[in-house]
Amino acid sequence: MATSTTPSPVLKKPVKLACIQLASGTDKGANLSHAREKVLEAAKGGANLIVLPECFNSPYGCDYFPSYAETLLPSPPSKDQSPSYHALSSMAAEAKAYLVGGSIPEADPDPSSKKYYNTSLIFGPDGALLASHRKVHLFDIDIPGKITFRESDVLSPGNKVTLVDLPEYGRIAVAICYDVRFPELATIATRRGCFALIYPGAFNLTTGPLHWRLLGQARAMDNQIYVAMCSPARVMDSTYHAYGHSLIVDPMAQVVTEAAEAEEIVTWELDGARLDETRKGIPLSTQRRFDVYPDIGEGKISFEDPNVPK
Ligand SMILES: O=C(O)CCC(=O)C(=O)O
Repeated sequence: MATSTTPSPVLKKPVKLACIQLASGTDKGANLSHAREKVLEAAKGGANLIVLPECFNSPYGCDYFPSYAETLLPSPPSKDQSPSYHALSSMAAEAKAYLVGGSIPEADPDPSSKKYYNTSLIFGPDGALLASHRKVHLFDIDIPGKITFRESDVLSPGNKVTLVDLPEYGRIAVAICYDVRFPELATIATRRGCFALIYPGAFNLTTGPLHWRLLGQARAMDNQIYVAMCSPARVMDSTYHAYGHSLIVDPMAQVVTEAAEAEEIVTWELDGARLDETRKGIPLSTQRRFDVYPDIGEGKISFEDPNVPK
């Protein structure tokens, strides 16, 4: 792999990324302690940017969202309102690493609204909250005989593109699972200077084998960017069987590391030189024809959601 000699315009220095394919159960406290062990293990292995999976502190499913939900607003919430917020903040500080805290079910601060969100919290190496992302595209699909899922029966969507600045490295984008199917988010994030798109996700045994890897590679290829997709481990005695296969894709759209189904940490060093050489070799950014089609990276794009913590 190429190593940076001069700083890349989008990634100032190499960053070691780790996706933790975590096995979670029904005990939230146990899930949080287990996540902490694994985050510290990843940091001990040199990771500076660590990612947990979607719904890592609970089982995944519409029946579980309300009972596991925590209130994150006003931010910072108290420990009673959100033990997960505080656990994630401490993990990031202990690990001295950036932490994309997978996602957790979030309860709207107004209990009478009965609104819930699927929310990712992103912390810096000092434990401070940097950003949060509420899943924008809810997972509503119906493939007869295979899988029917309607997150929108219980969840409300977020309303923004989430970009996070990591001062020593550069900018990343965070979105959740089904969000990866929408290339617009990825393209907008790339045009705003991100070096990586990070997706905590929990695909299933129908769409996982069909689309998981392909989507990671597609988003990387279209945008000439690093992509990380972090799944829960597959736990067969749970009600939702996650696909697993957490992976990291490089800007040339090669899958550089991929887990199997069991619990595992996959890591890769992201390097600015790889981004730059890909973009120099296939110079898409200077070859676009906005005289033929519109630029979706411009125009009315929402980067702030007034209802979101931070
Ligand atoms: O898009 C898919 O096939 C799966 C998405 C999903 O599992 C999710 O959004 O949680």
